[in-house]
Amino acid sequence: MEQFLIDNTERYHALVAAFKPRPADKKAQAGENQDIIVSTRIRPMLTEEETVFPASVFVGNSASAVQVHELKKSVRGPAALNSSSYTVDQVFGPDASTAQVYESLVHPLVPWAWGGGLGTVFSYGQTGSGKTFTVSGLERHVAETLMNGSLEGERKIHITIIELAGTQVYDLLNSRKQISILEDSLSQVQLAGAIEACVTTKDEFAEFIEAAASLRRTAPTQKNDTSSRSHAICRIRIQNPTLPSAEDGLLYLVDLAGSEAARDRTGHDSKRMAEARDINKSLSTLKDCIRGRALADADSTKKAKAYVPFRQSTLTKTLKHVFDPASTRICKTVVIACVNPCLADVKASINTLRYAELLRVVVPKRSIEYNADVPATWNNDQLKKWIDGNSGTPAISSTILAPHETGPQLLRLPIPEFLQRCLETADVSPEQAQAFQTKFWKLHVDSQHAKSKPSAAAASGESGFFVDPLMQRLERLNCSEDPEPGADAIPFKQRIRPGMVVCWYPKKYFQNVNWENKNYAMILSSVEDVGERVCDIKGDKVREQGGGDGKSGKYLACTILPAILPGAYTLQPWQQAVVDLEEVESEVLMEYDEATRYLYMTL
Ligand SMILES: Nc1ncnc2c1ncn2[C@@H]1O[C@H](COP(=O)(O)OP(=O)(O)OP(=O)(O)O)[C@@H](O)[C@H]1O
Repeated sequence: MEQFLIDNTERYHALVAAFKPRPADKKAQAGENQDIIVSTRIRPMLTEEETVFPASVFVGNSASAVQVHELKKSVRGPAALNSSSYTVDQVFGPDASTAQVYESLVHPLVPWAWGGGLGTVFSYGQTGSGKTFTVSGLERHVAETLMNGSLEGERKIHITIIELAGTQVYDLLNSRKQISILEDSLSQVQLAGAIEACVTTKDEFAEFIEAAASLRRTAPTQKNDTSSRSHAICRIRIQNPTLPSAEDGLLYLVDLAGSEAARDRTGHDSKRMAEARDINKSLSTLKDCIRGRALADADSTKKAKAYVPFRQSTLTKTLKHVFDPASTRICKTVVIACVNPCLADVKASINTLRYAELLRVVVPKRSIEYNADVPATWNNDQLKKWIDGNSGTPAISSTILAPHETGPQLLRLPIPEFLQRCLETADVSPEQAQAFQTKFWKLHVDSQHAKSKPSAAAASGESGFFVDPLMQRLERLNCSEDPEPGADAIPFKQRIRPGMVVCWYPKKYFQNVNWENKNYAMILSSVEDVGERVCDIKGDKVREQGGGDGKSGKYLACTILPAILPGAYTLQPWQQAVVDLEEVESEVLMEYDEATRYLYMTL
């Protein structure tokens, strides 16, 4: 075949020069999907290629079209041109630099992960198409953005670099030591045994990346002498020390193993053939997972039922939280389909472009009608008005929290970023920020189930429905707020009562234990009011800790601990401690959510 191409090079050039492209396919470009961008990067021809073969893959007649030409043998007559066009979200030609690719595709993911979001970049393509070249360049740019001080606030950056070869996983920051991918009891995927390096400078970052690259398993293939026959995953975990309980930002840069066309596999031994089959299978599962998650996200009503086969390969199992439709975290994904433009490799390039097209899930644009109870329908003005009226005291600045965002955009903001923005308003406490985030999120969740519930107007009696006063009171008793009218005018230490939740720094109480953090507790009774035998969490008699006159200011309380869901808490009824009002900072309002059976902070 290669000789046929060489013999017909002149004819090929003449046919390409005479080729008239069809107008861009508007239908294929319609709609948008803000969570996944599928792009193509056409690498330059290498010197050894361009001296023999012409190029066959070009940027098409729009920034999102790729034009491919093939030369076909004809049964009768001269060779013919077979042209096809593929649509992705963005195409980068051979002259585009990695810096340009970074600026357009990956740069937006860095502040997103800095704010607590989840982002993933995949480079996909045939062996020798420029995947490693692209990902290693992008890693350097990410390091620069993370470390150059341009992003606001303090963060701790941790990196892990692993390699997946078949079902084996190796730690590239620890001499290729074998590690395991495990799912813990909270369904979180853990890279058990992998080293996580804390990086503080751009150079340190680059050294780790370099060390990992040199360790990557290589074996000769027909296409590329240093071809990597494994997937490499660089995980960057971004921790915000000012929000210790918030989820960390995560950015994954994944350099996928090269997909090999069957033609390139001739001459491989059986081990290498099996290896190639495994790689192609994992890439196929990856495609199903990316598509499955995008389809699930595009239609939230079908999300719970969506099937995404992330357990079918080690690669997708490792990236479970990216694909799991049950995950509440939004993941922004960038796929870069790398293409070698050489005419001799056009079949493999077409396969790559077909794969890329399949990953595009186009979400139709819908017009949204405003509904005061549904945050997903609010524009920026409606959202700001709601924030101003519902964020408690002091009111959280709506211009800081949502300078340009609409309701749907604020719902998609990573929770740590949401909290951080709330805290930028003077005198807003972390509890108020958390409570307000929960209130906003709950309103959204309730609006999804609104059909089965009476409207807010009906519940408040505005619509003329009879509302039972006892039912109304019971509803208020789902919250730790003092139900008696005017209670909030009295300082909280003067109205301590069973069920009140307080924020407590038990430094004196846990003198010998390093428990300096803020804690929450629910008051049960004054220490003088309990039976003689009652002991606290430390095993000390409770009554003996009071002064006996009922004026000690000490109360028996049960502890409240963070639950597995972000922002949720559980009451520990039998872990009782003695709370001294001297160590209590403030009253905290918590409400019980029947659906999740957890406590959440409220305003
Ligand atoms: N945009 C580019 N500009 C210049 N050279 C490039 C570019 N992309 C790739 N190359 C060169 O092409 C060759 C193959 O690239 P690379 O090793 O990144 O391919 P790969 O897809 O990672 O291959 P494999 O799957 O076998 O690992 C390298 O010599 C690389 O330097």
